[in-house]
Order: sequence, then structure tokens, then C-alpha cells
Amino acid sequence: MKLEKEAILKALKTITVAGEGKNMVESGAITNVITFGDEVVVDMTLATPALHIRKRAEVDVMKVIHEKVYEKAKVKVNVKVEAAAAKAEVPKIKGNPIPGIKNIVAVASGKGGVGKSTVTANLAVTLAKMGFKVGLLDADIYGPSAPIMFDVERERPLSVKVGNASKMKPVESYGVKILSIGFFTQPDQAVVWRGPMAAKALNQMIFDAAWGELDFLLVDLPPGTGDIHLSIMQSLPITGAVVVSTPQNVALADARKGVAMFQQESISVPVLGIIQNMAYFTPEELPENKYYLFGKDGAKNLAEDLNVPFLGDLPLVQSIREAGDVGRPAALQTATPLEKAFEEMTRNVVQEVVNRNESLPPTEAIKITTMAGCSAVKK
Ligand SMILES: Nc1ncnc2c1ncn2[C@@H]1O[C@H](COP(=O)(O)OP(=O)(O)OP(=O)(O)O)[C@@H](O)[C@H]1O
Repeated sequence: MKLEKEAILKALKTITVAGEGKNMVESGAITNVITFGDEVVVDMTLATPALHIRKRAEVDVMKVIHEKVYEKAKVKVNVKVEAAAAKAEVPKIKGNPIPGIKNIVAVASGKGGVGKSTVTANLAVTLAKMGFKVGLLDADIYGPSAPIMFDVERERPLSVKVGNASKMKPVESYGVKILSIGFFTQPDQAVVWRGPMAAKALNQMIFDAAWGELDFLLVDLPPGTGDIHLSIMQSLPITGAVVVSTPQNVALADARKGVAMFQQESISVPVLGIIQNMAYFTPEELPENKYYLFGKDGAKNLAEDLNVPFLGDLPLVQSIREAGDVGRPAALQTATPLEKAFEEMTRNVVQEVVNRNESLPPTEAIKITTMAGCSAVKK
């Protein structure tokens, strides 16, 4: 099938970029269309840096070409954001970037127990396998699990000299530098943290630590949308947030709140996307069979509904749980379908970080000084 440029342009004239009156061709958003056989490359330039609008425009272009021109067309959309327009819309940067740390990615979940820490651990080792320098800050004050998941329960961060200062050296496992609130508590003791105490401990793990050069610092947040989340967002210029959810309705309702927390005007942390954990159950002996125990595609539909990227499905399999319990994240098992699933999810996260960094300036560590900021989050 040979596609005609004219037919593609005609189809593109039927859609608009969100928030713009004219169609994509007339508004000048489409800057070039090239066809080769059944392949189409569409170049677009958008005036808005908003990730969800870019994503929507990309999806709309693909959809309209498939619907109106050729359903099997191989479509590639290159989106550029006009820098001048992008700068006008974003706030001034006044946060404290952490020297040496390029990207800070927060991993959150609305509901507890959906596999946020498991996903973070596997994301971390997959990034490390891909050659990135990775750190993991386990900020889950209610149930720090990184020490178990990385088999470093008995280790403690050592003190090292950096210049004249004494700094905490993260514990390293599988190529990931780790600091966890669990290194400072007794495993069998219930620790009740007051907000300011927890914030102080976290601040030390962030700023009094010798993280060195990192491409990614993943922050495993506690479940929910509470005080501690605010403390972290006040302290850290977070590049973006990933929200983990299962497809189940109760988890989705909380994931929606999680996304809303990051998108609050007073917080404005870009949401890189949603990961669907426990998307389906696959028994080890019947790897082709999928059972949708918690419902099908709930988190995927939520991502679409909220106009945020969908970052991938992870199955519910016994080996993920076992690997977590023995302290060797499942993504380290090579040549398995699971490794592939973790790699795909990780590639999507990296791609969204790249997209985000191309379209927005660094996030500022937010300043919340009034109770209004807090109550807004608890809505
Ligand atoms: N895809 C999966 N397949 C099998 N087991 C999983 C999967 N994801 C998570 N688990 C298991 O589910 C349990 C909860 O996972 P995890 O501790 O990662 O959740 P969490 O959301 O971080 O919980 P918390 O609310 O305590 O922070 C663990 O036992 C973990 O091994």
C-alpha cells in the first residue's frame, strides 16, 4: 500500500490540538509529512509544553490516519515544543537542584500494597542493567522494604568524608545505591514518626548523603497523599512522578487522587505516567494463560481518562513475590518474559523523562508555607 501525502493532510485537517481553534494543518502545528509506502512520518510543533496535550495530539494524529486513510499505516509522530512559548507558561526555577543528580523520579501509589516498592526495586535494577547510574531513596516511613528487597537488611550506611563534611554513603546492591529509613530503625519495632521527624530524617538522607553522580534517583514514597509527600516535594526538585496501581476499582480511586496530588497547581510535579501492576495472573506452568483477577485494563483506562501516559503492564506472578522476599528483584532474571515486561516499562519511563525534560524546565522544590497547601492535598 502506497500512502499519499495529500490524503494524510486531508485527514489531519479534521483534527485540532487541544485548546486551539484551527485544525492542525491550518494552525501550523503540522510542519512536515513524509510518506514511504505504508509508513508516514508526521512532524509537529506545539506551542504548549503540557505533556498531556502533546500525548493527546500524538494519539489523535495516529488515530485519524488509521481511521481515515489506512488502518495498517505505520505512523511516527515527532513532536517539538516551541521553546519561547514553553518558557512563558512555566514558573521560575527557585529550587535546590542536588549537584550530580540528573533526574529524581518519585514512585507513588494511592493505595497501599499495590506493589509500589516492588515496581521501584525492579525499575531501579533494570535502569542499572541498562547502564544508568541509579540511586533509590526508600522514603516509605510506614513500611520501608528496600533493605529486604535488595538483601541488605543487615548493612548500615558508612560515614565518608566529602571535602570537609561527613556524609552518609549509600549501601550498594545490584548496581543500585540505596538509602532507606529502614537502615535507621529496628525491624521488629513499630516506629511512629511525627511529620517533622520523618521530614528531618529524609532531608538527611537526601542532602547529607554521598550519592555521587546519578542519572536517576528513584524515591519510593509511602502510600497515600499525606504530610510526608508534601515534605518530600518541598525538599526535592522532583523531575516527575510515576503512579503505580492495580486494575481494581478501589486502587484506581486512590491512584486518581495520587495523580491529582502531583498535578495540584501548588505542587506541579509532572506525572510521567501510570504503571499497571498485577494486570493479570499467569501461572508459571501455563505462561500463555492470563486471568484478570483484579479486572482488566482499569489502570490503563484511568491513564487515558486522565490524559497521562500509560507506562506498562506487569503480571501477577509468584516469582515476583518470591524474588522480592529473597532480596533479588525479579528483573534480574535474564531471558524471561518478566525481564521483557520490566524492560518495556523502564524504557517507557526513560522516554517520558526525556520528553518531560525536553518540554519543561527543572521542577522547583515547592514552597508550601500555609495550611492551605496542605488541606488542598487532602481533598
Ligand atoms: N506483580 C506482582 N506479582 C506478585 N507479587 C507481587 C507483585 N507486585 C507486588 N507483589 C507482592 O505484593 C506485596 C506488596 O508489594 P509491595 O510491598 O511492593 O507493595 P507497596 O505498594 O509498596 O506496599 P506498601 O503500601 O506497604 O508500601 C509484596 O509481597 C510483593 O512481593
